[in-house]
Amino acid sequence: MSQTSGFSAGRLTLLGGGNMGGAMLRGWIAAGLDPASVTVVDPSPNDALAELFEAGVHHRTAAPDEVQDVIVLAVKPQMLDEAASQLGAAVGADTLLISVAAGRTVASIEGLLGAHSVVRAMPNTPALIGRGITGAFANARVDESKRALADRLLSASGPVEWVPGEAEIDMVTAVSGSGPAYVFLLAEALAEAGVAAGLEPALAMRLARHTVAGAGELMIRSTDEPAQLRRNVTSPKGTTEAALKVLMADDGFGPLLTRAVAAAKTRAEELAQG
Ligand SMILES: NC(=O)C1=CN([C@@H]2O[C@H](COP(=O)(O)OP(=O)(O)OC[C@H]3O[C@@H](n4cnc5c(N)ncnc54)[C@H](O)[C@@H]3O)[C@@H](O)[C@H]2O)C=CC1
Ligand SMILES: O=C(O)[C@@H]1CCC=N1
Repeated sequence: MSQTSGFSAGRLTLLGGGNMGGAMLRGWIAAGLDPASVTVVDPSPNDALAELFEAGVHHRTAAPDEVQDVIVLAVKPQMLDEAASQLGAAVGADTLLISVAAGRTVASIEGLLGAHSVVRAMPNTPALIGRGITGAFANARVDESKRALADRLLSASGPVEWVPGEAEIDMVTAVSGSGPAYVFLLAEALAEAGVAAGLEPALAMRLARHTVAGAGELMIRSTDEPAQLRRNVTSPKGTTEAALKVLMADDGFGPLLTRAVAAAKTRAEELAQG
């Protein structure tokens, strides 16, 4: 794991070392956070974290008794009440709480742990390779230095977009939090379509994976908008134009994705109700 110039977050506890918590932790260590300053509290952490525990990250099945400078809440939204109930002694007046739990509001976190500095963040799993993007909202108690620390931690996995209103976090969740799943489904569907067209399955999957990954990389590196990159593929009266007529029909990809994102946003809002 490559180390860049280090940074400190004081004593940091990660509550929930699963897919998302583990991906963020990997990003922090790669960005130079001292492994010995981090404690993962999880009765059953992701197997992939074994390597980080060997590198010095602490693992506990119950919360530490000492006050922590930062606590990152990365358990399932439905588990948060129970998991946070053990944090009492670890939360001090100056502790920064960062929650990534979908739908869980700042008010509900304050209800669980008291009036503290709370950042509600929504990362995504490409954080695992430092290619995530995170939306973040800070409550009024988060001062400049805490915001800078939260930004440092979150930006270890990719760019951070601070949003002015908490409601936007549910929208971020529906677009980029859940978004990687939509892209993986696109790759799966493209491979299946290739098989239906007559390709051998393993070859179809290789073509689909590289197409999605290559198009994504081109989109990030290019200064052109996605629409222009799409036009660059589309020869007049060619094959892409024929496919896009299907995908861009009135009931095509755009409206389907709009409905999917709306469903995810609604679910995030439901999770806020408990
Ligand atoms: N997976 C994703 O793509 C994203 C997930 N999130 C949020 O991250 C949070 C975690 O999601 P995942 O990592 O996907 O779930 P996960 O199931 O992979 O990880 C949750 C972890 O919490 C642990 N856990 C359960 N009860 C606990 C307790 N009482 N104390 C400590 N740890 C406990 C589990 O053992 C597990 O390792 C959720 O709130 C989710 O909304 C946010 C953005 C993206
Ligand atoms: O599916 C979920 O609820 C979480 C939040 C965003 C991605 N995974």
